[in-house]
Amino acid sequence: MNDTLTLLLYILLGVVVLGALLAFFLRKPKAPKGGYDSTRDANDQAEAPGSDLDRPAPVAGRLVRLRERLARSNNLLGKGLLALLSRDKIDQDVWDEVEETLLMADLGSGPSERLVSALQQRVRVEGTEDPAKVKQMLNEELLKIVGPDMDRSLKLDGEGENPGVVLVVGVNGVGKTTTVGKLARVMVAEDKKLLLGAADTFRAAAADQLETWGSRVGVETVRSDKDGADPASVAFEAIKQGKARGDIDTVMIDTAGRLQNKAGLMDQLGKIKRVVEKEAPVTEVLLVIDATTGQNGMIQAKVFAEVVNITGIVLTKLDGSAKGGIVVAIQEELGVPVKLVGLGEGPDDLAPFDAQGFVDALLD
Ligand SMILES: Nc1nc2c(ncn2[C@@H]2O[C@H](COP(=O)(O)OP(=O)(O)OP(=O)(O)O)[C@@H](O)[C@H]2O)c(=O)[nH]1
Repeated sequence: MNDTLTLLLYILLGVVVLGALLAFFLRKPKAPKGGYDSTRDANDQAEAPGSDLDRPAPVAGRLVRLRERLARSNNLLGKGLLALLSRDKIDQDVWDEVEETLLMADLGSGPSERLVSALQQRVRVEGTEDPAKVKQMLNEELLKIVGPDMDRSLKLDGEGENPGVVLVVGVNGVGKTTTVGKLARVMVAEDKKLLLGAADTFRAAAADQLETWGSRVGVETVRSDKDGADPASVAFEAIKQGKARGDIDTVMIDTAGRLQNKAGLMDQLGKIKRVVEKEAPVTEVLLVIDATTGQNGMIQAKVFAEVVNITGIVLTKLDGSAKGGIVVAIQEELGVPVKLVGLGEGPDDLAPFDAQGFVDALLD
């Protein structure tokens, strides 16, 4: 009887000790003194990036700004022509002056002659010299030679797994790096995912400049750590990374088109294109030309066109030029459309070109 009681006491003691142990190990963790600082764990990510990025201005309607920029300049194609055609009598002397003005505005001799003879004929046939009507005729005839039907769309997308590849070429100082930066903003405004490649390795600061443009809108730049690295290898690396990411629509490459001589340029750009195309086809080659350089710009354009297959022209600094005729002359000479125009130094001063918008900006 005594033995049974002792056994029961031991069992009871065992249950109590086991219960106490369980209670100790299963207790809730205590909050630190003063509570938690925030609901975020220490290893949680900080605010998602993006809050301090620039929001590029909408792209549609940017060409309208050309009108206000030109209003400040001595716009030959617009103000100059309209003044001549508003004279009381439009005789042969006036037509000669019109043609001279067109030539001075860099329109080129072929287009200038065509425009004058088309206008002359209409004024004769329609039998009117009323300035408002002549202005309307000028608008229509100028539009025809600027080319309202040219395909000015940018080929930014690749096929299948490949991103689109845009090469931006042109001599130094024309506004090439700035254009790549502005165009990156245009693409971001249109919800494209892109990557930049800093293949302008001649000027040490060019890669920094490009990286700054990109980082303002959350776009990464592939660059080399070494000054003077092989531009083709930087371009290749950018395309490779763009492909590997899987979500990149377009890789845009800024090149250094030093125009010491044609053979050197051909070597450099030819190599970039060859090497890049081992990874993905180039979808767009944009030649950047400074509108204020006139004939010099034309000569550069021809050299580049002989070296690479240009698919579009970007005409920069149109805001500072009284000679918008270069748009027509370059298209005529190269058979390639002007796709974008630079309208100033502001980050969103790059506009898709359209013929009617351009003519309206000139003549209003
Ligand atoms: N007014 C005006 N200035 C422009 C325009 N586009 C570029 N610029 C200016 O032109 C200058 C040269 O631009 P960059 O982009 O450095 O020229 P770049 O051709 O890239 O020169 P590298 O990088 O040496 O090849 C800068 O001061 C730009 O702000 C434009 O459309 N209008």
